[in-house]
Amino acid sequence: MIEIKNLFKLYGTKRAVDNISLTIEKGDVVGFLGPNGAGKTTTMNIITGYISSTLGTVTVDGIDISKEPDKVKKKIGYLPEKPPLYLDMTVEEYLDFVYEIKSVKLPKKEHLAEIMELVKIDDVKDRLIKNLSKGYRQRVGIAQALVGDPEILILDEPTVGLDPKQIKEIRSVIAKLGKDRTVIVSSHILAEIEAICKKVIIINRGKLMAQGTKEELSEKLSAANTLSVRIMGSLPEIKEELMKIDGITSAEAVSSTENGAYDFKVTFDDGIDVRKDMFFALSEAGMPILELKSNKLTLEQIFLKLTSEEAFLAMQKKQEKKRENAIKAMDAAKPETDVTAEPSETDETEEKGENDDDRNIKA
Ligand SMILES: Nc1ncnc2c1ncn2[C@@H]1O[C@H](COP(=O)(O)OP(=O)(O)OP(=O)(O)O)[C@@H](O)[C@H]1O
Repeated sequence: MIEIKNLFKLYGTKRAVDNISLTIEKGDVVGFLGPNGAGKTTTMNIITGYISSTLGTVTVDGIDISKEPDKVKKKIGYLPEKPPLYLDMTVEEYLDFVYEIKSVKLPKKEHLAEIMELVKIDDVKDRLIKNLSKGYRQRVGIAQALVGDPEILILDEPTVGLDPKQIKEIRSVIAKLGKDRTVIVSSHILAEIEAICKKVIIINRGKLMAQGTKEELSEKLSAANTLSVRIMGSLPEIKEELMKIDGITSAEAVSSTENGAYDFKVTFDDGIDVRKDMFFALSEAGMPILELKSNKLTLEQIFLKLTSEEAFLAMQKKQEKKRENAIKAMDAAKPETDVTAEPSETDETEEKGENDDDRNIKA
């Protein structure tokens, strides 16, 4: 399990990662989705121990990356955005080299052969990397991440710059790898994440905007408990019929559409499915339903909604409020000032910066 707690990365005054906390369970195939510059690479570089955080912790199976980086690195295979390939080596020489620098203990010949078969590069193992196509180079990049058989794979934009056929092939390699490993894939392309990942983490300008399965996000972000329905009939009568149905709390006409039909936004009580009753009631009243849709969002709509300026400002406001409340709570908990007293536990916690907010970041 990977646990990220209150993670920050500052470059000067810029918050590349801005108070991100999340958990990735063992075996999850997770997509890191965000527009360019959202902070995906920075977060991944911190998880892999490639760069340090400004504040916050990352633990893998309870081991802190900043305290025991070598232990954590052994658990992670990383494909950076630009794979670290030595172009003048053959594929096999390169994997042999990676095996040595990672000090892997598994039987070399079998281990490397297994990897080459898995990512389908055994047919080019004697070719110089510089003579390979981009798709094959990317597979070699994935192969180097697999050396040492890490339980976690982190792939930064694994299909960027590939043609559609190569993209398909790399996706199927990733799907295979995700069967018995935790895989984190970053991308700014929605279709990529949708095709590969079961769970999605959306980040924007360093902030975690949402996480969950596609369905969970849709559920959370959709206009809850509403239906859009197009009904034929007279407006006041439709409204009257709708309001007679058990569970419906409001019915507002939003526009008149085809001849004699109206679009309604219908709101109903939590946990009640009013569609069947609505169908029978309106049918009996001679008011046919021409269209009916629940207001669930697609992943694309969710992405656009969460990466908008308004969403960013709303999240910023929420975090500021949380921070103010945390400071107020701490002030309220502080004992009366006593110059002769020993430092209290509260003071120690403050110095360590262990509270759930970003008050230590001044930028
Ligand atoms: N070494 C650095 N020095 C200064 N700013 C940096 C550095 N690395 C990243 N940044 C900035 O931090 C922000 C997040 O960058 P990051 O590369 O993590 O984003 P990303 O989501 O991976 O985007 P992309 O898909 O374009 O790679 C960007 O605004 C970037 O310019």
